[in-house]
Amino acid sequence: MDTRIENNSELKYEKIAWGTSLPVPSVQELVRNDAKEIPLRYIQNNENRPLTNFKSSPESPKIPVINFSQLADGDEYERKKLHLACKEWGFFQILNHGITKEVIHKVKKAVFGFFELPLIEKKKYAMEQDDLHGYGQAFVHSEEQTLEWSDIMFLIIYPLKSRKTMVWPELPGFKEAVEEYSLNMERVRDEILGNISLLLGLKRESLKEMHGEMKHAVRMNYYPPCPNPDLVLGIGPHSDATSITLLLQDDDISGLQINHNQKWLPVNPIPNAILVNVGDCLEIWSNGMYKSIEHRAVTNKEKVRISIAANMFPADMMELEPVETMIDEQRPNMYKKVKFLDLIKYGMSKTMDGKIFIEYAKEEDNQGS
Ligand SMILES: O=C(O)CCC(=O)C(=O)O
Ligand SMILES: [Fe+2]
Repeated sequence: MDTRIENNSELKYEKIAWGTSLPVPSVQELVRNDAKEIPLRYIQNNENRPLTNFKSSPESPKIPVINFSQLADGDEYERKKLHLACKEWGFFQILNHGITKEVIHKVKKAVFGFFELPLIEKKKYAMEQDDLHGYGQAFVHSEEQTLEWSDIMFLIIYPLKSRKTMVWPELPGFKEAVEEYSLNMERVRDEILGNISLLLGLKRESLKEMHGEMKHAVRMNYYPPCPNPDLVLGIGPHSDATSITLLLQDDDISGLQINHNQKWLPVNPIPNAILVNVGDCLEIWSNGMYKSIEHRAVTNKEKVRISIAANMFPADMMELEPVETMIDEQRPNMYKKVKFLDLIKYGMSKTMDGKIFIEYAKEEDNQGS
């Protein structure tokens, strides 16, 4: 008997009304079938091709590291570091976050376990064309578009009513591992949002409240090895349409690059650190003091890389605009008031490229939409 049909409450979920994405082949499957040639659809234009032989040197600037436990203890110096990290980098790593190695290990194992399934099994959890929950790829709108060298699994974790349980893999321990990890992410998120609220001259709870009923989604990225990593991108340049994103990456395989001072800078992983980045919503709320920074992921010839991004979004109907404490004569309001749903729909209808979501909040004539 199919319990999902028996139990009606399990079938209830909210479709993600953000947009659609065309189904594409699994890149992992291409590699499994030993593709020696990269299909044309994945080959980037010359100007977008990564320089994968670029190695950071000891002199390369390093993204800031925040000591989470000190921040949580109210340490003013650490909060100031957080301010500088958000302002000058849009990215920072956090250590001493209190998430155990076991929790991190379990969630990585669960994600690997899912992607290692045979394709036919994974397809049970495939994204439907008009809905973004599940296994597939996002932002694909045409047959001509250059595709990314990755497969993804996108799940809404909270609120529970937005969960589409039918696309949650029925693998032993998967749900428990993802939930346990996600609860930890919420604790870390709340502390960071609380501190950023204070930095913006607001009450500790303000930013959280400005999300309305916050959505917490997880995007699991799987980047198979690529026979010619110089020609493809695992994920193209983009900023996240989130308030903040908390990213867990492989301990010893780098791939993420951020656009720092107009240069692509690799982010070398620190084992068990959580990487946090400012998303477009926080850029708007802070009136551009904190900017969402473009980033991308490159691939390599030898190893699979995974990353797990906890994406925090405001509720669809929330109106976003800079907070009053961030507007004055020196810093006039730089963004239009936009409904989150309109901003994300606009971005999702485009090919993911650069800061498409923010474009919408800066456009002159978006008010009527
Ligand atoms: O894999 C990575 O390091 C980056 C992933 C990412 O940018 C995303 O999921 O938005
Ligand atoms: Fe991202």
